[in-house]
Amino acid sequence: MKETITFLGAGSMAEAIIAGMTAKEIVPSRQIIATNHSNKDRLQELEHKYKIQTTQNKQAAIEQGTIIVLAMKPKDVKVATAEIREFLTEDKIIVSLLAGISTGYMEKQIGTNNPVIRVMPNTSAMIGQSATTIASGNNVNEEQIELVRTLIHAIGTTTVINEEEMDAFTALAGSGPAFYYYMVEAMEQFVIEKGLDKEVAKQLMTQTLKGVAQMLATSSDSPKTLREKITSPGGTTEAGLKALASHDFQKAVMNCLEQATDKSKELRSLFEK
Ligand SMILES: NC(=O)C1=CN([C@@H]2O[C@H](COP(=O)(O)OP(=O)(O)OC[C@H]3O[C@@H](n4cnc5c(N)ncnc54)[C@H](O)[C@@H]3O)[C@@H](O)[C@H]2O)C=CC1
Ligand SMILES: O=C(O)[C@@H]1CCC=N1
Repeated sequence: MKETITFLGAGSMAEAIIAGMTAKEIVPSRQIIATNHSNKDRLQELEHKYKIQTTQNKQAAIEQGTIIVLAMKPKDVKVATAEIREFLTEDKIIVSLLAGISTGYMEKQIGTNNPVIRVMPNTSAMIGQSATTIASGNNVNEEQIELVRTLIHAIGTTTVINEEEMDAFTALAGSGPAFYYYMVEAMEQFVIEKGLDKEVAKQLMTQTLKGVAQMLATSSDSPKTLREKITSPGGTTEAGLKALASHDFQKAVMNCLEQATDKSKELRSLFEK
């Protein structure tokens, strides 16, 4: 691919994508440029690790990029859009990773006709396993969305969605990994309490999760049926599930997703009145 990809922001998400893209060699690593707010050491770390280019000169980074990835926090969106505006030639595609912030707001802030595409990955991009959703703004044509899709495909699966669905999918898939990790953290507490071998337990928990993911992806059974097939009447699973139910586990999970979805909306409402 001939594109040059500029990352404005060099935090965890930018790194996860850079790691995935360089591993798949979707573009030569020298065609990836990263810059950030002010942390030079961080840029050097990424340059060293992934053999990409880094610079503290934002103008140069934007001018060289054909795809400009906004990878700063949503709270920095105003400053960031103001900074890039004057260096945007019409050939550049803007890709925004920012949770909550709409393409409409971006388009208005930037004030040009550049295509704006929202991309919501997750940190499993690092190993090419992100579940990424994509939604396009008003000035995007098929070719541009396909280009971004091809690029993002290097970090996992890509699904084009309507932008109205982005808040909920951000909760499910963008934040999603954190919710699974949180459950595993609780299991780790159990492992410590029981004095079990941590390495053995880690291998078992990881393989169990992998198996669950594969079953969900390939089985024609619903999650409920899959659960029921494990649950012998009067057995161990039933005892465990009863404990989860007594703590309103399903309600807690639904509330977790609801709160994450609402936060995505709230992040937007802070800027978009
Ligand atoms: N961490 C995650 O799992 C995911 C994050 N996102 C989105 O990705 C974005 C970045 O998140 P993280 O990487 O976690 O944040 P982070 O805090 O790790 O990194 C933010 C980066 O932006 C830089 N920055 C701030 N202002 C800037 C500016 N004006 N110009 C250039 N760089 C600037 C900072 O120096 C830092 O390198 C957020 O908008 C978040 O909503 C989306 C999906 C998943
Ligand atoms: O927590 C956040 O706001 C970002 C967006 C999705 C995952 N991390």
